[in-house]
Amino acid sequence: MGHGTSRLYSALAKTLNSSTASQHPEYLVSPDPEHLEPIDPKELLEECRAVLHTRPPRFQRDFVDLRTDHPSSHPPIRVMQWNILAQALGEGKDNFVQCPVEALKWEERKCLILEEILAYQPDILCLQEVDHYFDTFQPLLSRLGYQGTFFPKPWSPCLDVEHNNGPDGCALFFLQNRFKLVNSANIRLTAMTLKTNQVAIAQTLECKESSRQFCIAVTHLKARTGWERFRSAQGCDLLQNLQNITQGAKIPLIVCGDFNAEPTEEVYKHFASSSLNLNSAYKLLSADGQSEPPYTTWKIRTSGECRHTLDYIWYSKHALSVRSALDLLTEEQIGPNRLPSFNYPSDHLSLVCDFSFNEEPDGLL
Ligand SMILES: NC(=O)C1=CN([C@@H]2O[C@H](COP(=O)(O)OP(=O)(O)OC[C@H]3O[C@@H](n4cnc5c(N)ncnc54)[C@H](OP(=O)(O)O)[C@@H]3O)[C@@H](O)[C@H]2O)C=CC1
Ligand SMILES: [Mg+2]
Repeated sequence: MGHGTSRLYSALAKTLNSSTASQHPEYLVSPDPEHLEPIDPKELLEECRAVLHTRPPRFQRDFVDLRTDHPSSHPPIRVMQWNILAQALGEGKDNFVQCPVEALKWEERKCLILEEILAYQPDILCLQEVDHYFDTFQPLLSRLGYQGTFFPKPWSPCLDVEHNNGPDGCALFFLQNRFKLVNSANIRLTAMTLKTNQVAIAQTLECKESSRQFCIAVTHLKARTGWERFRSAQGCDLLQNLQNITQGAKIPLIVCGDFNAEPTEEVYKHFASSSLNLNSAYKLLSADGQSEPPYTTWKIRTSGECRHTLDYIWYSKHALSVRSALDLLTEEQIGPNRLPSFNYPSDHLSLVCDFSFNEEPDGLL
């Protein structure tokens, strides 16, 4: 083991230990300056693979080329949307009855999550159900060159779970060598003027290569059946906030989220018909470009099998093009016990797209 790898191992081991540590609210503790030393992504990946050596290999997923007529002289912007499954919810509340408890062990599941991020190396990472921000993702991802923001839910259900690691929330990371932060807003969503337990982060970034600005937002809407109108109201509030932040759709926009809503729901229709002129990127994987994938989450609870399309990457369809999108796992890869599993760390699949600015915006955004 080389010098670099030993240093890395100790960095990873530190985050492993911190999660198992003590009564202290570790999630409130800022990382020490040692964590700021850069990490080579390849070396961290090797460390993760060493921790995961008894697990089955990662599933192969390919990028589907969606190249349009729009030429681009700048490197694409790779965006990852992922509900990573809060550790406290996975172990304490979600009731994944077919998932062995050993598959949920944080020390290993953390490495599966990192492996997925390192495999695709997104420029921007939009996460939900993050309950290990301060002790894991912020220190490690900052050393990989990301700048992170975390906005916890005001009353996270994680806090009801014994030995929790703090509240879960949304997190947004971007690569500092590619973007400059222009503006950042933490939004507590309202529904019918009432404050709710759901949040969003919206940031305006400027691309260092092209000097073009765009807005990136991440959210996680209220879960469960019976809450469709509530989700719809939260979606309207988010759209209103994004109207303001994008100066009335002048700034191109990407919105990532676990909307907890199928495409048939009202909140989906609000986003699809908004004056922000948004399209859902993963529709482009379908033959006609009009259909969402058959699932983005697939699990078995005590109530039975839950296979749904709930996660989306919306984008300004006139200002941006989707150059490629990562295909989903097949039913065969997911396997009979569904997700999460020894192979895959969350009940939601990651969505990854490469975007480019259209060279000649037609003024409609
Ligand atoms: N202490 C207090 O005063 C308060 C406490 N709370 C706590 O928060 C909880 C509700 O918070 P809220 O933000 O509205 O949560 P949500 O209803 O939005 O769901 C919370 C999480 O539960 C997961 N989930 C969805 N469906 C199920 C299911 N059938 N079984 C198990 N888990 C599921 C969701 O995951 P996914 O998105 O992946 O589907 C989500 O991450 C309350 O039950 C309470 O525990 C809330 C308010 C006040
Ligand atoms: Mg969940």
